[in-house]
Amino acid sequence: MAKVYYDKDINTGSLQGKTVAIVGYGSQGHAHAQNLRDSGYSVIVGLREGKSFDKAKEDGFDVRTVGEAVKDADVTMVLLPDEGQPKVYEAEIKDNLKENSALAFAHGFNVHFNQIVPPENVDVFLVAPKGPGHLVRRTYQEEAGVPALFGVFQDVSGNASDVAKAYAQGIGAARAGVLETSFQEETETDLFGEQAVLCGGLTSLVKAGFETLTDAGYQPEVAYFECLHELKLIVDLMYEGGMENMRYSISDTAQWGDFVSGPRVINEETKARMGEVLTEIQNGQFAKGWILENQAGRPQYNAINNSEYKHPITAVGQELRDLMPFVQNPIR
Ligand SMILES: NC(=O)C1=CN([C@@H]2O[C@H](COP(=O)(O)OP(=O)(O)OC[C@H]3O[C@@H](n4cnc5c(N)ncnc54)[C@H](OP(=O)(O)O)[C@@H]3O)[C@@H](O)[C@H]2O)C=CC1
Ligand SMILES: CC[C@](O)(C(C)=O)C(=O)O
Ligand SMILES: [Mg+2]
Ligand SMILES: [Mg+2]
Repeated sequence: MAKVYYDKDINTGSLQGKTVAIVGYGSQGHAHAQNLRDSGYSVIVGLREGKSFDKAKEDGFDVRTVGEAVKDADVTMVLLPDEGQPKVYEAEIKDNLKENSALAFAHGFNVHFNQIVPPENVDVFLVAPKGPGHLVRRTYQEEAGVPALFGVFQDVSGNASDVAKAYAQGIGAARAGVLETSFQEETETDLFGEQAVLCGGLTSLVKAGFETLTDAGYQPEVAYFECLHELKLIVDLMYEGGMENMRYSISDTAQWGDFVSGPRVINEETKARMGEVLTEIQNGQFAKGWILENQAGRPQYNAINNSEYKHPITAVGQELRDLMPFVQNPIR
């Protein structure tokens, strides 16, 4: 079994007394900044003026321009959107990095696909939480954590691995488990997971189920509860005790349906499509397409985003969630 590091295995000495600059204050940025601060580290935040800048200030941080934050940092963690990182790196980060400091990422995309080429005089590592930023913060506050991968791309100080582990510990990841990886493995598996299973696979599965029921004349509200709302309750059981715990809790009728009908929906053909998705990630075709889409001003991204928002599951979901006061929707 791979070595999994927990709080007790990590010596945090290599990060103690250092200044960490968190560049970006979005999903991951706010969580890393607040968790590290609560873990006792000295954190400054680097941003442009705008919504995040005001929010980080309100949250009590020392907020500076990106360049001013990087100048004083022993560790610079880049938590800007992947597609925006190369430009900000060239203009504001590269020339402000202190010699022998560390440049860090939460995803290996830009380094792995050569969009950012770090200088030779700094450590380069990643700490990639295996979960959304808002949950990185929420679980930390609940005395729990989201697991993370760490990986070293460049080790100038001889300490990069220890600093990365201490950083992962500081954001709460070592409460759940921290695992060593490479930039290549993190980048390829993360892209695959979000495309084929966690985001792309899941939304397509949910929509296909919802559409099959509503096309057959069933009520959209029933289809929403069946295919989306209940998903969390089922996944919670898998999170807590794996598929065996979910199967322990559901009826034998459901378990028989799981065995005989699940593989008719997700089958060898689906796995072959997943293989194609993985190949396009590995050979750089996906990365190239995403970079070009951004250079063109995101025409396809915006068009698909708009049409997805108009899917009937959106409106019915908003109505039903509004009637469940215990369901918090932070984006409304
Ligand atoms: N989202 C997630 O849960 C996960 C993300 N990651 C990785 O973490 C990194 C950050 O992603 P994510 O947290 O989703 O990003 P977000 O889109 O949530 O946040 C981006 C932040 O960067 C700021 N920003 C954008 N452009 C600039 C700029 N030119 N100058 C200064 N600040 C800028 C934004 O501020 P403003 O308000 O001014 O726009 C915002 O605070 C990525 O590498 C991603 O792959 C890894 C694991 C999970
Ligand atoms: C699953 C999507 C993710 O990879 C994540 C939250 O881990 C991301 O890039 O946001
Ligand atoms: Mg991920
Ligand atoms: Mg990702």
